[in-house]
Amino acid sequence: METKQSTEGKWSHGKTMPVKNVQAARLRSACEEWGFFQVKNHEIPDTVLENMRNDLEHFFRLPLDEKNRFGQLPGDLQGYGQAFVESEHQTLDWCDRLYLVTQPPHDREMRPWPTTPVSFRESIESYSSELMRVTGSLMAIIARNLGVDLPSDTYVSQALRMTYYPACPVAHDKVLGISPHSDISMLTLVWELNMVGGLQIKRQDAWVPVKPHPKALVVNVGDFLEIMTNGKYQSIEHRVTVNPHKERMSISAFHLPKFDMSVGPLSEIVGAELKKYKTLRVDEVAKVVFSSKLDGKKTKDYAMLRV
Ligand SMILES: O=C(O)CCC(=O)C(=O)O
Ligand SMILES: [Fe+2]
Repeated sequence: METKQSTEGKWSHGKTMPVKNVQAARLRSACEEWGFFQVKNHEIPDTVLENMRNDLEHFFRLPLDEKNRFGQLPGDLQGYGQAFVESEHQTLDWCDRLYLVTQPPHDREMRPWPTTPVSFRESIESYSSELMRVTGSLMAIIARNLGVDLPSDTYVSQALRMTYYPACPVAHDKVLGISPHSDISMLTLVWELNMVGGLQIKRQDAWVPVKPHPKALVVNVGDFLEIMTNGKYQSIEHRVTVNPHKERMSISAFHLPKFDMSVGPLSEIVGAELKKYKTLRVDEVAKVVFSSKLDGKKTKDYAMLRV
């Protein structure tokens, strides 16, 4: 289903398509025109999704002390952490998060991986592998559409950001679930796992709500894909609003190039045009972006990725 709506309060489904047999042409127009689409998740076994949902809900409901056993350490990005207040004037991000580097396996640091509930690590592992597989299929089609040979190095890293947005009864314009930003990734696959809305994408200067779909994952084009395509595909700016009555949970799976790789516009795509972006190491960019509050800035502008 495709609906284009750009007024507050209406829902957009963007483009929803099955992963198997994704039509290359539909994927191309979704990437070129929207920077956003939805893929059906029916290829991911129900048990993998159910286990992940149950364990994550269980984890977020644990007492704070228990969650803090897996808390972020100073200077580290991984683990459980709460949004914090830097100044009275900032827009608050109304959420708790668990952030973990999940792929490739040898890049994992296990300390912040929760052991309560006991099955959680296994659930994360299975969910992570399934999403890698789906991302691999999507990237293969994207590469074909672009007519480039994308080495698999460009999407071997994965990090999961699991977010809990409590209901916010005093919702006003100073509170957002997540401030506007674009993702520093090739593709981000978002699962709105308890079916509560709040995610909005920016399209033609308007915020368009994305309706959670029980059988779909939201896919965002990220900044690295924009950079590699020299702007042919644009990353999508998005934000999350708070809900006065309902809590919300989501998992964002960021797929990135290998951390020690340098990424810049691909010469096959740039051709005779001017390069619009710098070539930078992935881990350097990720460090700047993940350790800072973006607060309304597009990541690629923030990280000064433009030439
Ligand atoms: O919660 C969501 O739907 C999206 C979260 C998000 O944009 C992010 O984690 O980067
Ligand atoms: Fe995001």
